[in-house]
Amino acid sequence: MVMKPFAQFISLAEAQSAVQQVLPVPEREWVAPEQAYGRRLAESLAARTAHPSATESALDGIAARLEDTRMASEQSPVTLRGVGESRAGEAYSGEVGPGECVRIYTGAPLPSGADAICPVERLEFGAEGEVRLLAPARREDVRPLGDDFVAGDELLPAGVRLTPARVALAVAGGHAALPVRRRWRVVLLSTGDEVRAPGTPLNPGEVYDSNRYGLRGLLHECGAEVLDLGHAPDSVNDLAARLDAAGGADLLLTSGGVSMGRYDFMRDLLMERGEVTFWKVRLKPGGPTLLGRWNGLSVLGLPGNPVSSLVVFELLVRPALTGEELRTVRLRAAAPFAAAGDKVAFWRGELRGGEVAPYPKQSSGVLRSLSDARVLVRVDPGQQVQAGDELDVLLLD
Ligand SMILES: Nc1nc2c(c(=O)[nH]1)N[C@H]1C(S)=C(S)[C@@H](COP(=O)(O)OP(=O)(O)OC[C@H]3O[C@@H](n4cnc5c(N)ncnc54)[C@H](O)[C@@H]3O)O[C@H]1N2
Ligand code: MOO
Repeated sequence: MVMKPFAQFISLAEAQSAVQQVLPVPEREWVAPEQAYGRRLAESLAARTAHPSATESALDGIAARLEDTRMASEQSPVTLRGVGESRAGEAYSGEVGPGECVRIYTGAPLPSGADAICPVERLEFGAEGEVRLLAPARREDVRPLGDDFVAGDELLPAGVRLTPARVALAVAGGHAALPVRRRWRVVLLSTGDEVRAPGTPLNPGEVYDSNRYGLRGLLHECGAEVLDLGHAPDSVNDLAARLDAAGGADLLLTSGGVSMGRYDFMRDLLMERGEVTFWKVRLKPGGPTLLGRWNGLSVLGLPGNPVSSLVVFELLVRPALTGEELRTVRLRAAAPFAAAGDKVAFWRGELRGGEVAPYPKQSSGVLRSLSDARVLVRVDPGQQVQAGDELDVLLLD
């Protein structure tokens, strides 16, 4: 049979852009604020109202005319006449005249005539509404109308992740429904005859399906809707049937069966009966990663090695799902890092007092070092990293 041509040994940037093209910006849907946590905003959000909605007091105390209170001190208090009260939700409707004051509470509208606040800790209340000020009132304790924002101000740009503070901001700005990007629907499938469900008896050579649980969690973190297709044995026909069942999803993520082995059936299936966009990336770990299509469904074949599958997710899938760049910082190396031939390497790193050192075991089968590592250290082909050199470091959490 004649195989269609596909890209091989591509760069990390090329692989990232190919995966990104599979997941363009999704449609918009509206959700209530309590459904919006962790979602991505589909369009920028403007305030519908001002916050605060009136000029108000920042403290519990009295509102007065600053002029009248300037000379107040503990030794020589200034006495004002209390003429009423302004509560949050129930403003004082009159005017505060010279020598007068109004009891006021945090968030209550400042009555007209008053321009400053004296807190209750600096007051003494006498008979018949007399109020003695032991310190001058302060303009700084007045919160001007719209101090936070006014109607029409942009509150949030399109694409941001809705943290609790951002949801609170949107509600403060008058929104009862938020436009968010539809969740990506991602189907997950592990492959391999040796792969077993958690907790079942294990024969030598068999392995628990840890990749599925790592990948599921990563998809969850990225806000994707996960459809778990379980586990497929090493059989092209079985795999084909499962891939058929994944129609309607935005992406199918598989683990295993993409390298050079005789039983690497994911690779065979897509090459012989589907389409391959690229196979093999100049990357370590994650070299054998494959992107293809099956009846219109995009399929990203992650390598089966436990570290490789999770690292490739971080590098290719997370940015495409979230629309965010990789989170990198510059750190100094505490020890030398090796390059990986013509591949760009992402080594698991250990933080040591603000510097980063390689974990001793970097094999793609050693999951413990990935579980410990909070960072991945990027080393480009030919880069000779010595202790003290600055490095690009990818943050994992
Ligand atoms: N001759 C060559 N052999 C290999 C090459 C190569 O270039 N030439 N590449 C190596 C690299 S790099 C990787 S990565 C692996 C990728 O292999 P596959 O994607 O084909 O994965 P499998 O062979 O199916 O499994 C590899 C390894 O991972 C374990 N595994 C598989 N699935 C799971 C799972 N769901 N949970 C946990 N562990 C899993 C599996 O038991 C194997 O130990 O190929 C190298 N070989
Ligand atoms: O690239 Mo493989 O992913 O090192 O083990």
